[in-house]
Amino acid sequence: MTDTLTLTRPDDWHLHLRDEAALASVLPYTARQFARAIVMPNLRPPVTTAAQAVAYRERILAALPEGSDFQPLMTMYLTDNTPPDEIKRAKDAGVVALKLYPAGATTNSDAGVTDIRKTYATLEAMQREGLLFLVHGEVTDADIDVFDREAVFVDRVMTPLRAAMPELKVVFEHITTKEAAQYVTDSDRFTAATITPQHLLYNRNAIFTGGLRPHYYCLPVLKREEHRQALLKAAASGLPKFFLGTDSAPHAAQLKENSVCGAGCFTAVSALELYAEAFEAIGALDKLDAFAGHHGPDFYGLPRNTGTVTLKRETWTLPESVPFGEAQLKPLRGGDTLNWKLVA
Ligand SMILES: NC(=O)N[C@@H](CC(=O)O)C(=O)O
Ligand SMILES: [Zn+2]
Ligand SMILES: [Zn+2]
Repeated sequence: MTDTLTLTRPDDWHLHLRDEAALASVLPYTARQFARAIVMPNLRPPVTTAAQAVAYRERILAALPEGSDFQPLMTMYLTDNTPPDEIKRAKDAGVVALKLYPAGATTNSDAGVTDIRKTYATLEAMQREGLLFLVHGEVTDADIDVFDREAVFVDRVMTPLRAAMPELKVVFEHITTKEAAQYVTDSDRFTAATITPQHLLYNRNAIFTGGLRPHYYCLPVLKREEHRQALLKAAASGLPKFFLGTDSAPHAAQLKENSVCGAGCFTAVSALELYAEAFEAIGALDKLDAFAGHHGPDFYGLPRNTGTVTLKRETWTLPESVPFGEAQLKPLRGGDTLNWKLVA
């Protein structure tokens, strides 16, 4: 049995850092675990211009703990009206990707895209400039069952999008279904996907075990066991198309434990530990290094990190809650014992 796990210093390819006091509260957890992270733009108001992305990057850098070399990789929020000429400015500003939030699909998506065809001129500019397109892959039609929204998105949006924009690099974010895993597996080298720890560790029963458990509620929502199995298989396949993206999405505990619970699981405190648990459960610890440290930078066309991090087999208790500005934040699995611990 392996007791020490040495990994290439990893990156988080899908992360929510929020802003202001919340940002200052959560950023140190990610900066300790990861060298870089793709920072999601769904602030209020959203980060829709290159200038806003640059300003947000400055706020993140200013909030970093002393001595941290963590590097935020910035994204912009695509709207129906993002002008194609904003893409050149984005590229010059170091923005690496734009994010698709179908209007109404998830947290802070009201300004999102109402019909993807409205954005095709801008997507063409991204294809030309080499910016990536990150996709929250769920349709929002009221007549589509919540559990089917991702599978329907594959047919209605992904397939036509790929045909229209074949050389745009697309990341199907936080995939949750066997349909999405299959779609990405079968696609060419321009399509990849991130997978969260919660979708590898839990099926939808976790939301209902002994009562309604808001901290297990995120979007896309946890699915049936057969889908979790398909995601595990994809993550451990060794295919370069699948890589780590926590989707750590902090919401104040009082807003999770509320009559209307915001969608998002906060996993930044123990992200690598949770992934290690998931990979170990299927005997695939040897596949974690490439999933966490190689496939992401390779797809983004960025250098892999030098240096390593070490996880040790050691039981420890995840804090039940941590400060979040003036509020409290409850990590997924808070109060539980974990068997891996990031030590350096
Ligand atoms: N995943 C979530 O459930 N929530 C995310 C938004 C998102 O990534 O869809 C958030 O910003 O809270
Ligand atoms: Zn999302
Ligand atoms: Zn997200």
